[in-house]
Amino acid sequence: MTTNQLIQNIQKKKSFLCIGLDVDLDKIPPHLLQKEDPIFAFNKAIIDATHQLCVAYKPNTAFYEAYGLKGWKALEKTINYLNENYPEIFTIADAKRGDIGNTSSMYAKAFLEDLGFDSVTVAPYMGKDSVEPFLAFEDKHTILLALTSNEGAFDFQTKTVDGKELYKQVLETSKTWSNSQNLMYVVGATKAEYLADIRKIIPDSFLLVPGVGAQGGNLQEVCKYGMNSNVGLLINSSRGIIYASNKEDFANQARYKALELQQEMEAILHK
Ligand SMILES: O=C(O)c1cc(=O)[nH]c(=O)n1[C@@H]1O[C@H](COP(=O)(O)O)[C@@H](O)[C@H]1O
Repeated sequence: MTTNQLIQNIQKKKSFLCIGLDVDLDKIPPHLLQKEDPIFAFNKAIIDATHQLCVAYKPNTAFYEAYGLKGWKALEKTINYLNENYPEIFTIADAKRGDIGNTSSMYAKAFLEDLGFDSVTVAPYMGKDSVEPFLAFEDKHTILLALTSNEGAFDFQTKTVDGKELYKQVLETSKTWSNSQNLMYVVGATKAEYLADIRKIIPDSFLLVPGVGAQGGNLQEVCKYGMNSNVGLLINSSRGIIYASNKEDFANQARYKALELQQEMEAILHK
């Protein structure tokens, strides 16, 4: 998907919501455990109930890899279901990969070609040759970790190296890489106060912003400092939406939670 298609969909749906499909079999409604593929049954119900309210879905691959072959098959069924039924939705494989060049090429192939996701999250730590293989895919996007939502972000990302915080060096240096127009960046919603500085370095790039909901990030603050003229934000919530209920009504309850966020987004867009 091109960035323009994503922007058009945001305008049409009046939403820049991304729903995280982080499926934990201990948290899903017990009645689904009788199904042949409980993970896919859960995802399908959540997607069918919420797709009009969001522009992206983000399965975090850890929640599928944890269940071995069954989990990977459920991930494949989920992305195929999205691509076949809701092709306007932007899909993110949250896999946080990155390795030496030839290995990164294989990771890129796995998520962007074989599974057919629109984007994949990548760690910048191994540098240019570990990220460029992901950037080589046309109309696909590499979402680079810049400033993450967790406490550990302060261990390295905000440390000053050569007079500049490491996350700012990631932003600046990555702009010089081949096909850098295919880059988006992760900035945690819990770090909203950093967004004004971040926008000075990357005014036009899309940001994936997780941490609203269960991690306590504030949507209004994120938009105040992080929004650009194309919106430029994908705000993710996973547990705050998909585990709204673990009863028969789970998909409807997830829809209400997504609707709350979408309505808040629509009000912000109309300001
Ligand atoms: O790359 C991510 O999506 C990510 C980066 C980050 O800094 N913080 C963060 O929480 N995430 C992911 O975003 C999701 C957040 O989930 P909830 O806290 O349940 O909304 C999880 O899949 C995390 O792995």
